[in-house]
Amino acid sequence: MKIGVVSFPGSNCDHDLYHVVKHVCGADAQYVWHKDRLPAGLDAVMLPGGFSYGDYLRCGALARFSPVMEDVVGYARGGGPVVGICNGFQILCEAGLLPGALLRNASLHFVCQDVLIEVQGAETPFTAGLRGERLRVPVAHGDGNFFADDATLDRLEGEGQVVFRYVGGAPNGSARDIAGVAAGPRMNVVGLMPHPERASEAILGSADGKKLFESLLGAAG
Ligand SMILES: NC(=O)CC[C@H](N)C(=O)O
Repeated sequence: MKIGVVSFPGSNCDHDLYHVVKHVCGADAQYVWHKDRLPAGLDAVMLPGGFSYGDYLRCGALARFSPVMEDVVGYARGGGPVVGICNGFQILCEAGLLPGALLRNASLHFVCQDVLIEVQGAETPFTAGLRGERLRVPVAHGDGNFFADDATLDRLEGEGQVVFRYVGGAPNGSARDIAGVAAGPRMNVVGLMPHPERASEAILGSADGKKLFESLLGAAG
């Protein structure tokens, strides 16, 4: 199994993701620089968290034009598993691979805390067999307030595209407490604001996030 972890200028969770995929889960991880093409034969692509391009203009709005994104869009449209975490989620929304947008947090403050999320919606490569599971994972963002108009939200719920919801209220004002969504021909594109890669080892306080990577690696393998 070969997992590509894309690094943009300003990514700061690419090493954490690489570590979890390679050293915690034992899969083959490789970095992909945002100016390069996606290597052939990847089983999944991950866009990490961080502050790509310093969050200038809007989070993810510039990274979406990075050269590698042309390949990421093609890979996703072809059914390849793509996961975006936090800034990666923002980039996937900006690229049009996921619906909705991430607005400034309702509090106008950066939030950094553990949250509980529940896996819902359709099965995705990242959540196979996990529906109903509650996971304790941290959030750390300034722009995680998921927004879409009511008709779109109804459609997302109806199609099973809401795959993660905050339990006990969203820390950022997200519509309908949505923490993550999926899209694509096989629900193969998944984005979420919380950071499962920061909660994949017991020494970090929670290993719940590892379940998502294990799901992905099982599906990818
Ligand atoms: N941890 C992250 O990826 C942060 C994403 C983005 N820079 C924000 O503050 O919303």
